[in-house]
Amino acid sequence: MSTTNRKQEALNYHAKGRPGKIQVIPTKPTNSQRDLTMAYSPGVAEPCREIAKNTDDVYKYTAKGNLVAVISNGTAVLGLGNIGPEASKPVMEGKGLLFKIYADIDVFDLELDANNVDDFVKIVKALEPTFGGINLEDISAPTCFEIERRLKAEMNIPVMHDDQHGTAIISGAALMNACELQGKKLSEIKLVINGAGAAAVSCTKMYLLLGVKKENLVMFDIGGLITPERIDLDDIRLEFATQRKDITTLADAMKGADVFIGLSAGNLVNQDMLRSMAPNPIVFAMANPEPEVAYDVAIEARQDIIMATGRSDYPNQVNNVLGFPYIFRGALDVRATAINEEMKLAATHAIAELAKKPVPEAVNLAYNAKNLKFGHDYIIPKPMDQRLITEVSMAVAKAAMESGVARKQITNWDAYVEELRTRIGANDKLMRNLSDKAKQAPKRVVFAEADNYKILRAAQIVKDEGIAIPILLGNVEKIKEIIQENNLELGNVQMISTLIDPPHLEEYAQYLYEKRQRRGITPYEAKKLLRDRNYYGACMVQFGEADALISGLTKNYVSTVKPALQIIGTEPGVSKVAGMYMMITRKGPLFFADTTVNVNPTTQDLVDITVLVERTVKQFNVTPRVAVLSYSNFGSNDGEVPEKTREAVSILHQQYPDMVVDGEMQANFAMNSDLLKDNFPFSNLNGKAANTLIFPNLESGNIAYKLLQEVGGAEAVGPILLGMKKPVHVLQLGSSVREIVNMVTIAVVDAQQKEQAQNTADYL
Ligand SMILES: NC(=O)C1=CN([C@@H]2O[C@H](COP(=O)(O)OP(=O)(O)OC[C@H]3O[C@@H](n4cnc5c(N)ncnc54)[C@H](OP(=O)(O)O)[C@@H]3O)[C@@H](O)[C@H]2O)C=CC1
Ligand SMILES: CC(=O)C(=O)O
Ligand SMILES: [Mg+2]
Repeated sequence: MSTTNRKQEALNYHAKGRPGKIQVIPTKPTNSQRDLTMAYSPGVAEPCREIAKNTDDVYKYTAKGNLVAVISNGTAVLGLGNIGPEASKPVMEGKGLLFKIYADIDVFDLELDANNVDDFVKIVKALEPTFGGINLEDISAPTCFEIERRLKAEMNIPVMHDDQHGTAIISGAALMNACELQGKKLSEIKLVINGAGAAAVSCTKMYLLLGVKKENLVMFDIGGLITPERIDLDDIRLEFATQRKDITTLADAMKGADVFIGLSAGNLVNQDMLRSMAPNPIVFAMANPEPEVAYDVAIEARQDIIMATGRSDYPNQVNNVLGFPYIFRGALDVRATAINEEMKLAATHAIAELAKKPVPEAVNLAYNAKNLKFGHDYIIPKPMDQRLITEVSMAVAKAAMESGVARKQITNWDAYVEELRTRIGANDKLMRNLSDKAKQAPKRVVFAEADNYKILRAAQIVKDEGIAIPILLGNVEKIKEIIQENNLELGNVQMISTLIDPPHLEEYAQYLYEKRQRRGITPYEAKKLLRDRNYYGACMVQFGEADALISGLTKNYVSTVKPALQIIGTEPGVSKVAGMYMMITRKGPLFFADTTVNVNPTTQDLVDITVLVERTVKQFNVTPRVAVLSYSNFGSNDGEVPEKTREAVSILHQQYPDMVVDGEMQANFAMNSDLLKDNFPFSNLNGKAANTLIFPNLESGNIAYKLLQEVGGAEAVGPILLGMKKPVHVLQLGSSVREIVNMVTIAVVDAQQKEQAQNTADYL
């Protein structure tokens, strides 16, 4: 994209629709007169009175505890310089947006027309009743140091100048990891630091804490090398003055240096300077938006370089966005009075360690990457890594408690982790529980479409995580090619081509022939059918050569399910299989059925589907509350659908008196316990919203789950095939790697449960 187009696109992004990037959204109901009497006069007087009696109650009755002020005077906006408070507003709104999406912290951005320290401090101090924390941003040095020092001393809520400490935390983590990868010791590296402002001074102090030696670094500002002889500098910068007499310019300093840290302005470093650095150099060109040297320019100059910038469009984004949301999250959650050195160091180590852990597939997908791994192009985590909130915020909160600045103690860390995940909509607790369960006894899963990158990637993940033992069916040559091209490590996994003399062919063909001989299958045709991997895979499961079958990524549903039904069949007592989706929503999991198989279920089909679904939900350790849905509520309408759903509920009530099920009802009553209680107090959903929805037909089930997925942002796991004698699970056409991994996990848990049921039956 040309520079002009990019500029226009950025301007349009900010101007289109409602100008700017943020808005305020009420958190309480405002639909009725009654709601408004609570939200405003007279109801609002009650919390006012309570807070007047006990100031601390402001955290109980208002948003203060989750509200951070992002405050700037626009004197050092990114690397754009002193462009004034109004011009800084897009950046401050941007910080607010990042606080919200990454850590669910609400932000008011405040751009102050206040350049001297006294004015600035006076205004910010007066804001203490409103905010739970203060994030200072883009205020130039040296005033920023004095402003932060005074505010920290005079305020009783956490205050942090992000450009100083956010950047120090992130670049400290990145430096530790880069040194490890380049085989350098922090105590020995020679550093050139370009910039002597807010970020540079604070980052340098952090590096000293991490083990860098002061005598091994030199610092430059716009006036050149910082030396004791300079008379234009304050003590803060003179602290980093070098005694070296052999250098004057940046080019001199770069010769033989191990590390270049840029926190100054764009395009100040050239390729010759980079070539003059020591072997395996580390370059963090962090000026925004233009780094001191462009990423491409740097990696063209040196192959042995570890190169990072502050930008999101290249590998290794060393940017304080990895820090400030989570540091404040941890600090707010223990109501810390400050953000101290212990908390900053804890965050630094948590970020550095996270980079060394296996990268979740969701992160690979978000960055269109195939296999992110700790290394030259991945020295710190990616901003979209949802593990940051748990790892960093938890480390910060713990450090606050241990260092005595927490006014609130967290005692249940597991619950805290769940709370953090829920905040960012990553409440996949159920899926994680299932994954843990699968790992306790991994099963052999045969993949019928293994000559496909997504399947192989999923096979790699489930193998590495100990969820399953994959068996790969397909063109073995092609499978090996894909494995090699993508650096997958599946070399020792069993691979079978159904076309080239596969094992047990005679046995499987004989079985298929015997089962289908009265349906037109000859011995020859049975053998021919087994070339189809869905037939062969189903036979493997039937004969115990595999524990579960996964297929359907590239074929339609029927061509996958039909062979499984012919070879394996349904479990005893079940005449029809059904399909269920587990919808992972912000409010927790919901189960939808039948979304896949039965086009227009009869009353008895609805009963059977409900029984299958209810049992499966229980197997997932969730207590099912089932609503049988219609467009009618408890007899309010006549017609085919209300009548069959009403009748199904009546049968369920008679035959399964312990089942929590009700209907027929409309979806809004099923999902809203207040509505249900107010209007149908007799309903036996126990005063709670339903979590399991039985739809009257395939259209409604299918439409509902797809709408929730697309508009409601829910993740759909499924279709989970219910009622098969042995585990066969069918992927949605074009499923993502994550969806395939989820289905394999379900298949393994299904296999475990079927095995357990079989063992119990054998024992009895
Ligand atoms: N990646 C990240 O996460 C972050 C990046 N940054 C970036 O770092 C830069 C500095 O920010 P910040 O510290 O807040 O701003 P400051 O204004 O406090 O500091 C800027 C510093 O850069 C120096 N400088 C400017 N031009 C040159 C030059 N040509 N040669 C040498 N030094 C120069 C200034 O020198 P003097 O003191 O003489 O004026 C000053 O010391 C910005 O580009 C900003 O975007 C900042 C925070 C986080
Ligand atoms: C990232 C940031 O805070 C800056 O460039 O100023
Ligand atoms: Mg900044």
